Amino acid sequence: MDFPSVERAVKVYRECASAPSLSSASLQKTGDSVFSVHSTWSQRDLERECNIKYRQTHIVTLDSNGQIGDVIDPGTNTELNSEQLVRWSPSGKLKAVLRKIKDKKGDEKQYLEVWNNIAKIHNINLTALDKHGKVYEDGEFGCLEWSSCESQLLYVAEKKQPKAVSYFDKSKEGGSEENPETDAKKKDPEVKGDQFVHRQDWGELLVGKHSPVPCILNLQTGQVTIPEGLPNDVSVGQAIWTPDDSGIVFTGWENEPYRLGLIYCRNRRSAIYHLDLSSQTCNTISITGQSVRSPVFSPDASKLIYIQNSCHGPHMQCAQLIVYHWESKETKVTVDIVQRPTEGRPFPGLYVGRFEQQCWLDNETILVSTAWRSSQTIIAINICTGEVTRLTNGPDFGSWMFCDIKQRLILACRSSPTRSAQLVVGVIPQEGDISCINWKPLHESSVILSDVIWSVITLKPKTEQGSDIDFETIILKPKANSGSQEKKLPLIVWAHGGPHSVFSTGYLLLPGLFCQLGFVIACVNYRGSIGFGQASIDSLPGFVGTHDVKDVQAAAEAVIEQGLVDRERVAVSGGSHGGFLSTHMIGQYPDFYKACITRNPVTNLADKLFCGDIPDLTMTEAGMDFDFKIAPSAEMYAKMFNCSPMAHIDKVRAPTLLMLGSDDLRVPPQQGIRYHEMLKARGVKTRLLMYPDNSHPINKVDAEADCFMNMYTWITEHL
Ligand SMILES: CSCC[C@H](NC(C)=O)C(=O)N[C@@H](C)C(=O)N[C@@H](CO)C(=O)O
Repeated sequence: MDFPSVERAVKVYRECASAPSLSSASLQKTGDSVFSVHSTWSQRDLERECNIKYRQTHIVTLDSNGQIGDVIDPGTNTELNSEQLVRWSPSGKLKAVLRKIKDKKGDEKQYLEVWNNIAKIHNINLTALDKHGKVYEDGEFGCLEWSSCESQLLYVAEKKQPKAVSYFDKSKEGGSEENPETDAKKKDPEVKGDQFVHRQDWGELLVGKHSPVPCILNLQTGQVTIPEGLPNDVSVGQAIWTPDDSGIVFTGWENEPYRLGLIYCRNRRSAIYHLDLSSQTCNTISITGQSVRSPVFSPDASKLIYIQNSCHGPHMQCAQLIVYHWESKETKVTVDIVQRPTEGRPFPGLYVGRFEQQCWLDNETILVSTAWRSSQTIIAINICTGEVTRLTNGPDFGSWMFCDIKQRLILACRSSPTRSAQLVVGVIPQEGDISCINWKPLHESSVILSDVIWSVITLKPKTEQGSDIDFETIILKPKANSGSQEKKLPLIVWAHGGPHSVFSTGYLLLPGLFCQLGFVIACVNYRGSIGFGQASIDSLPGFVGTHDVKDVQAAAEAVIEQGLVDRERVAVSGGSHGGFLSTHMIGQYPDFYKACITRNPVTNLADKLFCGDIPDLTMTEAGMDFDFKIAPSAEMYAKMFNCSPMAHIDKVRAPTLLMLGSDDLRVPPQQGIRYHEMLKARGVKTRLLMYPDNSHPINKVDAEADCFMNMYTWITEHL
């Protein structure tokens, strides 16, 4: 087949990869019926080979009826690469900024700044204060919270460790003759012999993050204090003030007996704590033996909500919404786990990482984004009744992310497989159906794939077990060819990772790129994906390598049956568990797939058990209960090997391209290297690309672009 040229592929990549992705967006009331929208975006810069960050501001006015009036784009795009966290104060008059700057010697320093509407009014060099290590800015632990009196800032940072010195460091022998006592007092505590003690961190994408503690900056004094009374052996994150600033509430993850990788894993044992700053007493609010996260107070401070799910089993699960009445301490499950959604009760349950801090429409209603089958949608939850109302469900945009709410003005971000991110505002009706929102865009999507159409098909599994659980596939096809029969197109079948994650009908860069270049794409949300009920998730552990494989195959055959695709030119792709599946497909259906492209694939669960940062996933997905002291039996190893792609290596014929991140702690590169070597030893065509300084996602701008071009040339060479 004459595929588009490499030059065309480069051009298409430059266009599609230029789409900015939203990092954060907030509303500020700047006058009667006047609001400013501040949004922070991340965009690939292929020339500078980095992701640039920039801020955009829009002005939104409400008319006399309280509906959206004007939307003004002052065109103020400002690049801001040193900002790590930004948080507006409750009054909206001040803005706190955590900034990372390299000094003249190239050393990184972190500053906490406070700006008013005229200038910077506070500037604290946190590094120089030396009260703690690096401030956390990540999505798991990070936080930056104003006290209600706007005189203090709360954040989390690495706990300061005693200085480790050598037994043989002469400068440490005894104090000075003049003042042996004062010298000893003046210095920070030092420990001999600890220079090389292994300090375990929280794994993939959280390297060097060991023991975060809450830190309080007093803006009047410029001093930072670490509260006393913290629980031992707990990593603190997501800290917020109690409504009267008398204490803090935070999520604490257990460090013992050892940490397991935290990112992409919402099943780590944790608790919600309340620390009273004056009495230094710390109590747990949540029940023990769970995985909890994202504490948020109601506007009237009467209620605290947080998310809860089991700390055993799958890494992503359907969660509960818990309401904790602050005064009475009464705790209530206000939204429970959904096992099987039905036509009558289609709500599939809650699949939420963290609430937005401003998620309250009023003291009884919260707004949250959650997976709803193959869509990301915004729902309103009445936390007294548990009633769920879906606010977004139109045919044009499949992915909606809630950003902020002020009074009844809601800010959201939406996209689809053919349209990149677009900020929209709307007014939630005071009366009647709150889902009747007239959304108004603040700008046009920067990328619109006008020659691609997308759809979602629902499939019933063919296997006897779990057959009452359906699954979905997102299909992208070139518009030019959508109805015609004369030219059959090549197909790429894509499996997502996780395995408990999901393809959402939002902007999908790689599928959109390949569709632009003449391929039909099938993104398979196989059984076990989130957003379809807990029963679907629970149906996969113990059946990885069979149920997920059969669902991917069923999706491929369903697309072929639609008549658009040349069944002799089918390729398979996927990363991580998606790589597990793509290497399974070429082993179990060796004549069906003519090429395989895979990123950081899991190829041997048995081998993976003792490498990588989440050994528990290996056992869970192989259908075994994980225990921190586990020493697997020979039978357990056999079971993990037999459900792995390596068990099918002798049948593989498809030319296979592997792309590995050298720093990947989630799926260590050895998994891909060994699979590559096994193929070479069997004379199967294979190519391995190793990306230095890249980890599990391989998302450094140069590496990502190189991956795409190698994927394109590999597939076009072999289809
Ligand atoms: C033993 S690691 C199993 C694979 C891994 N699972 C977790 C819980 O990390 C995995 O599949 N990770 C996915 C989050 C993943 O990489 N998914 C994406 C890429 O980010 C994908 O390509 O689907």
